Amino acid sequence: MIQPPAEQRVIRVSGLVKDFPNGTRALSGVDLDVSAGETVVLLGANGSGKSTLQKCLTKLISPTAGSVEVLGTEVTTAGKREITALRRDVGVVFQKINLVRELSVLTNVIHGSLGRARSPRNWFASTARSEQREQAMEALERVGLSAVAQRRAEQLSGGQQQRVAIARMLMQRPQIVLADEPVAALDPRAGRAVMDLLWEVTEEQGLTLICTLHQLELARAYGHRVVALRNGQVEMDTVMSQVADEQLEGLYTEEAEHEDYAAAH
Ligand SMILES: Nc1ncnc2c1ncn2[C@@H]1O[C@H](COP(=O)(O)OP(=O)(O)OP(=O)(O)O)[C@@H](O)[C@H]1O
Repeated sequence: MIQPPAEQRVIRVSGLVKDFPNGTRALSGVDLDVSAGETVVLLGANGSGKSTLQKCLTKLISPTAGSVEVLGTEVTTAGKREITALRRDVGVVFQKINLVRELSVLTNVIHGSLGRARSPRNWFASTARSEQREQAMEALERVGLSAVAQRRAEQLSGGQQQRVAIARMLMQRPQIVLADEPVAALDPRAGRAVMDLLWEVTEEQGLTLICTLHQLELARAYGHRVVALRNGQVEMDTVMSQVADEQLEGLYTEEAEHEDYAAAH
């Protein structure tokens, strides 16, 4: 397990357990420390607990046991206000691209800064509006889409929409980015373009990235560190350069096959 020095740590997960009401144990004692600026690729078969782990980081899901500390906030015990403040610092990019389809690309990006506005209700009338517009245009330029700023979001391709979602996330000025299968719905070329962008912007801005991926070649290309889950437990936590292809593929074998594989290696 990789353990970054305490002063650089932005995420500390210890002994995390999540039991859903139907009896499913999704996480079974997960420990994970992540330091500022790290790029972590989260791997594991369907149902291994990746989404549940990501959701516990901002209390979208409350764990059953264990502790989660993110950017100095003790998430498990934090109240509503602290969690709202924390969520401003944590940007999210999902597989399902959730732009407001009938609004312009620019307005969608501007929405990214709403969480930072002093009074979101009066936000559209505020003088900050032109400044936000300028920042949103800069974010759109950064993702290569300033030319389509006035188009309705629904007129863009899936890959372009995901790039708009990244621009919107940047408007939030997060410190940590959680991406849950951000390219699962895209063709290989668009998927690579989106990953290139996500990788570049997080690196440029020194953000911490935790990204769930199912495509192993992308995981190799973009992950510095690989954390793999199996049945709600951490099975691998190491630097990507030290992992052989067979080890990555082994993460997706069935349990019985896995035991044979582990015994042979
Ligand atoms: N709300 C829920 N209620 C009951 N069980 C759930 C719930 N959400 C997830 N689970 C179960 O918890 C386990 C972990 O699910 P999770 O979505 O975290 O896995 P995952 O690794 O992200 O999978 P995938 O790669 O398919 O997205 C699975 O067995 C799943 O069926």
